[in-house]
Amino acid sequence: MSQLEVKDKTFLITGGASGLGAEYAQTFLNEGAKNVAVLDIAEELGKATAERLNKAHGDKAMFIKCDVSKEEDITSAFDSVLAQFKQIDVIINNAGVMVDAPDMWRTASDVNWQGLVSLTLKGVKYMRKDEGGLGGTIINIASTVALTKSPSVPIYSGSKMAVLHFSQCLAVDPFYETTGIRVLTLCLGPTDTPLLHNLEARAYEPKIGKVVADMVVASGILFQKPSSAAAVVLHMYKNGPPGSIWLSNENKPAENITPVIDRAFKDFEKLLLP
Ligand SMILES: NC(=O)C1=CN([C@@H]2O[C@H](COP(=O)(O)OP(=O)(O)OC[C@H]3O[C@@H](n4cnc5c(N)ncnc54)[C@H](O)[C@@H]3O)[C@@H](O)[C@H]2O)C=CC1
Ligand SMILES: CCCCC/C=C\C=C\C(=O)C/C=C\C/C=C\CCCC(=O)O
Repeated sequence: MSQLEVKDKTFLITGGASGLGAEYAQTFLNEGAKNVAVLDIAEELGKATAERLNKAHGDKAMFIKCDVSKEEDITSAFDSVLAQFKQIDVIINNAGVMVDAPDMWRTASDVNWQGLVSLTLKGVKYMRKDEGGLGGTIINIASTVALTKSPSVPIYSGSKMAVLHFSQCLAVDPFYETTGIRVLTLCLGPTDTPLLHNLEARAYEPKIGKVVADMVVASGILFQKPSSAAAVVLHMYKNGPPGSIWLSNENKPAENITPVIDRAFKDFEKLLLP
C-alpha cells in the first residue's frame, strides 16, 4: 500500500484541546493538513489551542465545544465542521478519561465508549463510498490496558477493550471494500499527559488506587513522550492497512500488532468452531 497523503485532508479530533489530541492536531497541521477541527468539552482551553494552531498555520483550525458523551453535542459539532470546512476525511476518536471512581465511572464510560461509537457511526454514514461519500479514515484510541489486566481500573480497561473489539469487528472484510473507510486502532501505553496525574483518585476503590499508584512510581514505568504517540498516529495514518491495530509504547516506533491479535482470535476460534 502506498503512503496516504495528509495534504488536502480535513481532520476532526475529539478531546483535541489539550494532551494527546492537541499533539495530533499540531502534528497533522505540520504535515500539511488542509483543516483541523478540535472538539472538546474544555472551552477556554480549546479556543486557546485553536488560536495557537491558527497563528502557526494560517487559519486552518477551528474549535467546537462538544461533550462527546452527549448525542446532541456530537450531531451539532459534526454539522458545524461540515458547514465550515465542507468535508471530513479523518476522524480521530481521542477524547477519553480515566476515572473508575464510584461517582465518575458512568460518565467516563459514556465518553470513552458510547461517544466513540456514536462518532464512528456518524463518520461511517457520512464517509461511506457505497452511499455517495468519499471514503476516509477513522482512528480509534484504545490503550495497552485493553491487552493486559489492570486491577485498579477495570472499568476504564473494559471500555478500552470495547473500543478495540468494536473497531476490529467493524473493520472485518468486506467493510473497507464496500465503504472505502479504513478503521485503525491504537493501543497506547503510558504517555506523559494529565491523564496520568493524581493516579490514586482514579481507581475504582481508593485503597487499591494507593497501592497501584505507589507501584507505578516504584516500578519506574516509563511515561513516553506525547510526541512519540503522535509520530505513531501519523505513521498509522500514512501506512495502516484497513482494520489494522497498532502499538505505541516506551517511545518506540509504531508497531503493527494486528498479527498478534489475530493469532489470539484464531486460538479462540479453534475452541469455538466445529
Ligand atoms: N496518557 C496516557 O497514558 C494514555 C492515554 N490514552 C488515551 O488517549 C486519549 C487521550 O488521552 P490524554 O491526552 O492522555 O488525556 P488528557 O486528560 O490529557 O486529555 C483528554 C482531553 O479530552 C477532553 N475531554 C474530556 N472529557 C471530554 C468529553 N466529555 N468530551 C470531549 N472532550 C473531553 C479533555 O478536556 C482533554 O482535552 C484518551 O482516550 C486516553 O484514554 C490511552 C492510553 C494511555
Ligand atoms: C490507579 C492507578 C492507575 C494506573 C493506570 C496507569 C495508566 C493507564 C493508562 C492507560 O490508558 C494505559 C497505560 C498504561 C497502563 C500501565 C499501568 C497500568 C497499571 C494499572 C493496574 O495495574 O491496575
